[in-house]
Amino acid sequence: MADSSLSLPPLCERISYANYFLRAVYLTILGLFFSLLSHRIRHMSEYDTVWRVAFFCETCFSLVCLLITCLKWSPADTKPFPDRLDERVHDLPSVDMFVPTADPVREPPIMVVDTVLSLLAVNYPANRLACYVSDDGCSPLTYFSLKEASKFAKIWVPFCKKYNIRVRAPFRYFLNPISDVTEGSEFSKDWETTKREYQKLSRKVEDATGDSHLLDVEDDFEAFSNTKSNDHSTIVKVVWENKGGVGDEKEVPHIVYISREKRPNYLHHQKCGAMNFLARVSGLMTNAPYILNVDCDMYANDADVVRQAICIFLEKSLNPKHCAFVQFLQEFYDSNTSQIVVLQSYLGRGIAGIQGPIYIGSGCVHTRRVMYGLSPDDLEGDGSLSLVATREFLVEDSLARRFGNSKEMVKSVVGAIQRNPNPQNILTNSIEAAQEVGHCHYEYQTSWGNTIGWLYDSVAEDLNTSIGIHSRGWTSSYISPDTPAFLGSMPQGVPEALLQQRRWATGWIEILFNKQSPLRGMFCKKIRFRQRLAYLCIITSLRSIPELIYCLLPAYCLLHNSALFPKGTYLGITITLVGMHCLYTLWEFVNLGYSVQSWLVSQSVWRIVATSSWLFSIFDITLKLLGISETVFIITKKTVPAGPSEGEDDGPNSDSSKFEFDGSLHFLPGTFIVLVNLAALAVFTVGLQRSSYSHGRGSSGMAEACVCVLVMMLFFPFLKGLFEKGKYGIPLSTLSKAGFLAVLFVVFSV
Ligand SMILES: O=c1ccn([C@@H]2O[C@H](COP(=O)(O)OP(=O)(O)O[C@H]3O[C@H](CO)[C@@H](O)[C@H](O)[C@H]3O)[C@@H](O)[C@H]2O)c(=O)[nH]1
Ligand SMILES: [Mn+2]
Repeated sequence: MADSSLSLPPLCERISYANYFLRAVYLTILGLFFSLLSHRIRHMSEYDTVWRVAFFCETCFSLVCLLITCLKWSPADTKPFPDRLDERVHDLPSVDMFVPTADPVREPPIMVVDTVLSLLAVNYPANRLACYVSDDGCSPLTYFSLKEASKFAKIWVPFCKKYNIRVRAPFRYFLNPISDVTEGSEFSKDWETTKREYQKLSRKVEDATGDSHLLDVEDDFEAFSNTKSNDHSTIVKVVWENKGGVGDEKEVPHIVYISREKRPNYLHHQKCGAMNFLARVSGLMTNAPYILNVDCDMYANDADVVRQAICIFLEKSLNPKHCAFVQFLQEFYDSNTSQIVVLQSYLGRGIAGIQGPIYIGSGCVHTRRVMYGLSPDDLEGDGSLSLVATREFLVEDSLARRFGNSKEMVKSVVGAIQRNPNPQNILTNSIEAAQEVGHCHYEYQTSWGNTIGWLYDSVAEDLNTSIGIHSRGWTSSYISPDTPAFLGSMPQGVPEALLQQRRWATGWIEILFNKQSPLRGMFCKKIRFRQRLAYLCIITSLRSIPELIYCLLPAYCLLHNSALFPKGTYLGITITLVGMHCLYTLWEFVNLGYSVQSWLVSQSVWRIVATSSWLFSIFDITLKLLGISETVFIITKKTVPAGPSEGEDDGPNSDSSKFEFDGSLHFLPGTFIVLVNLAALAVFTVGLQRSSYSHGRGSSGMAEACVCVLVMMLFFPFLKGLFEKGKYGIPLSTLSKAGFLAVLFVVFSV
């Protein structure tokens, strides 16, 4: 398939970002931590409990710092050269593209359609692509939208390819007017027509929303009658089949709509179950060796995404046998998520420099064979199956046991593992087999979700699956191009964002307790030591406890009149430590082109997330461990992006930057922290602290008061929320609960 001449320039290059100055900074920060902790130990007996509690918290922080330093030590990523692909490879491998969606209300179908259109239009031979949409909502509206989108695709895809359009998600592309184009030119006419057609599509989808007649109009919708999202049979519909054809028709890849069977009282494993069903149906139909997985709220922002990933898989000098998946950096188009991009850029690249990036659920190209459970040891140097593995893998009985009792499925697995995919000539021929593999009980007693496919037992199926792959000794590659490859949507509004963070953190801690746990089999699995640390990094969400304590300690010290910080040189060391940490994190932001303001906001965001979402995730896990409740995947609510008719507003809406509250418990810790610190500062200012304290060295002072002010600044949105009204103000119920707790705290402290 690939041209074997190694004299040609490589298809990709690994780039190392190791930096000695930064390493010196990390070591200095660690050194400062160490000296502060050793001072605390040496003087433990001279001070009261506060000193010990502070020591506990600072030990936790220094461990997190040590962990992160280990991970950031040797950052790297991979730069692909898609322009070189055509001269090196004459027959590009097929790629199946998966888009899961789950709820037509929380995930508006027009958003799903835009994601699908951006994928259909990527720069790749259309007969090598297939797009599969899994609908866990079993919604006729989603199916209808997809059918309409497939018609528009015949205009959109050729238009993008003809004019080499960069952004191929229509809602995004049509946000901006065309510039530098002569009126009446062919391009401007095509542009107008295409835009009009897209507007028509949006309107049709909008009009169909809530239209119950959809089901009566066409027989095609019969499968959706009398269904509920949690109670229905499997539905498999080939929306569009690329049969070669002529003209524009041959430019549009296959589009398949699927919705697995759901019954109440059956475990469906949320997104993870949907991904495994997608793997099976696509295996039966096109069986491509590579799988691109994109969430429905994310679109391909660069037409070359698939080619970029394929460059890495096909570069021989990189030992393709080892690259299990290629993960792209994720960015977001609708909210200020600089803190997440910064985290991925530094920590993500750091981990990429060890054994490879962690799979983060979207914007990732997987190898089908790896998803089917292969290990690097099962392969020869040229990627073919070793003799031992052939004997182990390709016995029909054992295949049926692991992959389920469908003969067609077993055949497709054999093909995929032997790199002989044998795709169906006519997709509709596989519909029956596809329905069979969608039954609720199909996975019963098989290895799906256990050692094969996307792995169950955590709402963070991405991380869980990723550990499974790296544990078998695979590496992965990270691409973080200058033009974002994928752009996604983040929940609008603070309550939704906190809920999402809580689900993530719950999923991460869940992993600690399942059989994939990075803690288990510390020395027997093939995962590298520092990669294991990378996965352990997920427990940093447990630092919510020391963070919460540390936000309250200075206030306690002011009220109780005891010292939190050492005096003299060691106070200097503490201030230098905080200062260096701030300067370093500020540099991270500025270096990526973000403002000082966004750095300030991020400091606040992380503290708020830690003391609410992460804290509550510990409750969720405790309840799960006690068998009281199960963790659930609450789908984040997505807002429809502004369409072309709604104006040219490019950025997030003006109010979205304002901090909103609702009545949920997520806002209780923040309100409590602010009230307690306010009370402590008030007591300190009027000099009402407890005065009978006997230790001469132990009284509080300006240092503790300054930290109280710092905490208030970090929780500034809550301080503001005390005085605001409506959704921007803290609800009375939260305020009264927090007030009650704050009074108890003050009484207990003085
Ligand atoms: O039962 C379900 C639930 C969700 N989804 C899909 O999963 C995707 C992610 O859901 P979303 O609500 O957008 O969650 P996010 O927090 O944005 O998702 C992040 O976090 C998840 C793990 O918690 C990962 O699976 C995602 O890939 C990652 O982008 C969406 O396409 C959903 O349609 C399903 O298909 N079935
Ligand atoms: Mn999402």
